[in-house]
Amino acid sequence: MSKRKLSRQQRWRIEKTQAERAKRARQRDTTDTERLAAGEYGPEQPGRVIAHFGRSLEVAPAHGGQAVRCHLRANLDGLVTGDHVIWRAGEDGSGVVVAREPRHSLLQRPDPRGRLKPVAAGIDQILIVFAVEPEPHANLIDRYLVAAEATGIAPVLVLNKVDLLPAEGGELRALLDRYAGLGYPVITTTTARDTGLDALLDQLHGRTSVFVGQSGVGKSSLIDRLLPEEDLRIGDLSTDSRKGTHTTTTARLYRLRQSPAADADGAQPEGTDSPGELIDSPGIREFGLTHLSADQVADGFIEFRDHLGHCRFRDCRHRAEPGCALLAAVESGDIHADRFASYRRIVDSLENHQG
Ligand SMILES: Nc1nc2c(ncn2[C@@H]2O[C@H](COP(=O)(O)OP(=O)(O)OP(=O)(O)O)[C@@H](O)[C@H]2O)c(=O)[nH]1
Ligand SMILES: [Zn+2]
Repeated sequence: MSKRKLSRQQRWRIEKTQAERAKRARQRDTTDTERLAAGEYGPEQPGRVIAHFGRSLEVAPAHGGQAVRCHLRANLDGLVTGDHVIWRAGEDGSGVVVAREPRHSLLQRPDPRGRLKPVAAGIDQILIVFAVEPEPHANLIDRYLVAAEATGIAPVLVLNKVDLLPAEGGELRALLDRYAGLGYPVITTTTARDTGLDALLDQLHGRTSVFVGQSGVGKSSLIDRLLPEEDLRIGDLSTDSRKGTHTTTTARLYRLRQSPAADADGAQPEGTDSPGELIDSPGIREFGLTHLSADQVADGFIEFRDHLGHCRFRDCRHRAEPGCALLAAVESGDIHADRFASYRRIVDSLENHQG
């Protein structure tokens, strides 16, 4: 058999598979349409994707109650955990998702080929966790901040293990003050004591959050404290996927436990005032270490923004050029020298990477 013939045969086989796949999708859509028309599904209602497995999703009804295993209409692709959707309940306890609401935020990561893939949606804030130990490097915090700024999702700094903070703790406190001075919320926590998570619960209240940060800073310990008892009791499956020992890397959405204040009378007011949600996966935890462009880096240092575009040369690289607005701002103290050094290091690491 000639090579050519073989490849034609292969092509034919591929086309045949594609045709069959399209036919199956059409059939699926037709049966959906028929079943929808026949009234086998209940009325449309809002919900949220809390996990996804291929073409099937777990959807939590917006008005509370058990999550429902749903399939998708064939014309709906690329839904991710955290998406707000419209769905209809079936008679057999499953459901169908019929539409996706517009996204206000999307977290993406490059796949092995470098193409950006959505990972999770509907996130309000990125909690960057660092700890007294392992000792935080300002440069690493800046990397996470820049990555967060590039998504447009608000970052929050969480310093964990404050039980290990020496009484003076001078340097670390100065570092925190600097970030607070830039306008970032800064929260200090410890999981070593029962009290002290209130500030964190307040920050999480009514929002959807993700936790990112270096290994060993205490993300799992914090998350375990934040989830309600019944989530912990799910046991192996959810604990495994939270800890990353599970092979699946898809994200999962968890409802947080109520803060003690809201818990006083046992009930949470209806609607927007939810205790908040958390989306977690091993891929999200490593989020800050993804690739960035040089422009994203400069723009991710929020105090640079007022100065960017004011350099004498349009293509200024902010190194030693005359009339550089950033260097002038460092000189005058508007930009902290450490932050500028951090910016340089991140840009240099990109250039070494590409060169
Ligand atoms: N002293 C102290 N230790 C803590 C605190 N929080 C967590 N730890 C400990 O720090 C270690 C790492 O905690 P983990 O929760 O596994 O850290 P992680 O960020 O989830 O790490 P990865 O799973 O590798 O991403 C564990 O031995 C925890 O017991 C804290 O507030 N104080
Ligand atoms: Zn410049």
